[in-house]
Amino acid sequence: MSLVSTPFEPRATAADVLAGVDLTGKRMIVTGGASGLGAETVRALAGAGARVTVATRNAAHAKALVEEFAGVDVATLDLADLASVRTFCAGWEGPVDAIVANAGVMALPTHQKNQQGWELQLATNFLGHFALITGLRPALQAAGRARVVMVSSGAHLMGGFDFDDPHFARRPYDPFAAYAQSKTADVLLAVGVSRRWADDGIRANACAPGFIHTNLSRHIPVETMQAMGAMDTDGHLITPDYFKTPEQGAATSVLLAASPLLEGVTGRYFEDNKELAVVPGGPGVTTGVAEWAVDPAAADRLWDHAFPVVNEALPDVGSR
Ligand SMILES: NC(=O)c1ccc[n+]([C@@H]2O[C@H](COP(=O)([O-])OP(=O)(O)OC[C@H]3O[C@@H](n4cnc5c(N)ncnc54)[C@H](O)[C@@H]3O)[C@@H](O)[C@H]2O)c1
Repeated sequence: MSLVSTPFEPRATAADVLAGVDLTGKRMIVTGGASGLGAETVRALAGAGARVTVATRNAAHAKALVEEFAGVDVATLDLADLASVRTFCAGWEGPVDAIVANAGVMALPTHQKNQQGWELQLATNFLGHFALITGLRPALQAAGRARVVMVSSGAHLMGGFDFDDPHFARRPYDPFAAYAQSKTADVLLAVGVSRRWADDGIRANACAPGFIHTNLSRHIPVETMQAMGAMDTDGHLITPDYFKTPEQGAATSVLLAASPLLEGVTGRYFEDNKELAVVPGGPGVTTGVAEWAVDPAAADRLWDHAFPVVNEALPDVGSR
């Protein structure tokens, strides 16, 4: 099977990717859409005519986007709180053509858990999105050819999903291992959706945006930022050549959410506007998608692991 490519350069912007694409009549949700890459994702989709709901913990943060585009609205969503996800899903009306699962938190310095006892990066980056997507399955089905976009990270190459100890009960908590695990889980969720919901016309893919200065890095230690060449010794941000702008970082997300070039493509992993090859993963591997993130058996196992938790929290919402 050959890798999916597109005419777009790695540094194309989200607006470039959607040039000439008319999304009038499409309804889309962008989680974490009030800041960083999410805000640029919203701008590009709304700029192409889609009606976009910014799903965010603090609606006030989306004020500028709502004022900028007539087609942008805002709804409250805290992915770390399944009751909040339930309220969001219960309040949703009509079809949804694309969900961009963009919200995320990285390298939380302390070991925190959500109400269900899930480690908080996994709870936010994966479980909340799993609940949202399964809760909105009828809305995805109703759209016809709906798309799910899991915004993962090249950090998933650092580690797979530890089914024996996903919440760091028996191993020491490691902020980066927890982030890597959550981002592997995001790719596995795209694989799971692509395997289970293909008959509904629902397509799901994952992507990595690249490196972009956003609020995401606020928990990264100064020494790590300096080693990346992204901060000087005085603590000022530097932008190395390998970094992208937020507009460029959102390009692959909107490609997967809305480009006609991706019609029918499902269960794949993209970066820089093209599909990446499967690689072993592990220390020193910096590009590609790790075998452990696209393993169908792991995708099924993760689905079965998370489903009872979500089903208990959202018993009356959606269908799976
Ligand atoms: N910036 C990068 O270099 C980079 C690299 C790889 C992957 N990513 C991924 O891109 C995505 C977007 O990140 P970003 O760089 O724009 O960072 P960001 O911090 O600007 O955006 C993340 C968004 O997620 C929201 N969020 C966090 N916890 C939430 C919760 N419990 N409920 C609802 N929303 C919540 C935040 O409020 C914020 O709006 C993330 O999934 C991140 O893992 C970013």
